[in-house]
Amino acid sequence: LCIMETCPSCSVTILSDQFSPNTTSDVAAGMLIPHTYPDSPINVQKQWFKDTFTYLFAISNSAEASEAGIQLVSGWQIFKNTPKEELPFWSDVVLGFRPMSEAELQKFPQHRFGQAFTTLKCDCPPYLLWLEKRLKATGVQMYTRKVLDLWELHSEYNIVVNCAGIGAHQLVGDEKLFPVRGQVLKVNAPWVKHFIRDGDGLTYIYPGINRVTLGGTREKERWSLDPDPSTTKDIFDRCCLLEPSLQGAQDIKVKVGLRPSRESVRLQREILSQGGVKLPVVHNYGHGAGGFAMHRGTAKEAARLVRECIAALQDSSSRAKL
Ligand SMILES: Cc1cc2nc3c(=O)[nH]c(=O)nc-3n(C[C@H](O)[C@H](O)[C@H](O)COP(=O)(O)OP(=O)(O)OC[C@H]3O[C@@H](n4cnc5c(N)ncnc54)[C@H](O)[C@@H]3O)c2cc1C
Ligand SMILES: O=C([O-])CC(=O)C(=O)O
Repeated sequence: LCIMETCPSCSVTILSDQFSPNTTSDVAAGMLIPHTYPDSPINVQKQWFKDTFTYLFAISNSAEASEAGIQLVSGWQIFKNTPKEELPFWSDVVLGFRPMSEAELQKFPQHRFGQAFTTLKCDCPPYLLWLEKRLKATGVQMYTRKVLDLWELHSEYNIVVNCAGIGAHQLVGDEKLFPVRGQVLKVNAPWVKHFIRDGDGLTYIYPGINRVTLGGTREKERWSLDPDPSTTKDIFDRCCLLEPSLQGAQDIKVKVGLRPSRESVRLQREILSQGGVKLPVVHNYGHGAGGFAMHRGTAKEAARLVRECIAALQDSSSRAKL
């Protein structure tokens, strides 16, 4: 979508071996609470988050909000001990960030410190469908196809944008990319309106427009997509400790996804070349646990890189004509 917005004369085709609802993005909780990428400058991460927050905030304030699955949600991030960083880099992007009051903390006897704020949440499958609808309306073609090697696309396309998520491990052999397996439960508990996140990042309760997401797990380098029943019970018990009313939750569905993790998002241009033929590639993958929190900001940057590739192609073709 960002490419179509920045370069409306481009013709864009999406190739993917899986579409919604069978992607990692369909599993995500879709909360806008950033995770830090150790190897990306904080000011850059803050800009990606700001761009994403601003974009989704506008949707949440529009009549599209419910179809797009976007809503504002208020709640608490709680800590057993005061964290080193009391003011995270994103604290002035979310709304109304403040320390929790004593009265709020009384709800969590095992925790001593907390942050209260309002952020945005995407219900991921409806949001992905909403994006797909907008893509189709701009004339973008979508085909189911597994790409084995980016080079196989050189005779059909001028520029390739690689957004393969964890699939980039195989597609471009990126050894720096690894899965962090996550299991979550999607439950019916419409009385839960506030989010609760344990600051250790393991346990969270995120109410969305339709369902509440209960999490979670972080298992580095584990590739299995099979739900683990003992983990399901463990997640449920941990969440009930924080919000005992969840004992009454109904219709529990279990989902597993592989976070495409890296020390930094790979957001860069590369020129592939074989026998004098060149194929410009823009990589945009490796969003780890923050693909929703950062998606619009990183997509805007990827679209800017595509524009640079177009300018370079135009430049070399006009030189060839001289
Ligand atoms: C349990 C869990 C909870 C999460 N919660 C949050 C959260 O609250 N907030 C947040 O910001 N993030 C969250 N995330 C992280 C988020 O899900 C990811 O960062 C994001 O989904 C990555 O998006 P992506 O588009 O890069 O990858 P994907 O959604 O995996 O999309 C990649 C696409 O590329 C296709 N593809 C891959 N390889 C090929 C190939 N060779 N040929 C053709 N097509 C290919 C795939 O089929 C897929 O359609 C969570 C993740 C998990 C697992
Ligand atoms: O940590 C969270 O709050 C949710 C999330 O992004 C994940 O599980 O990856």
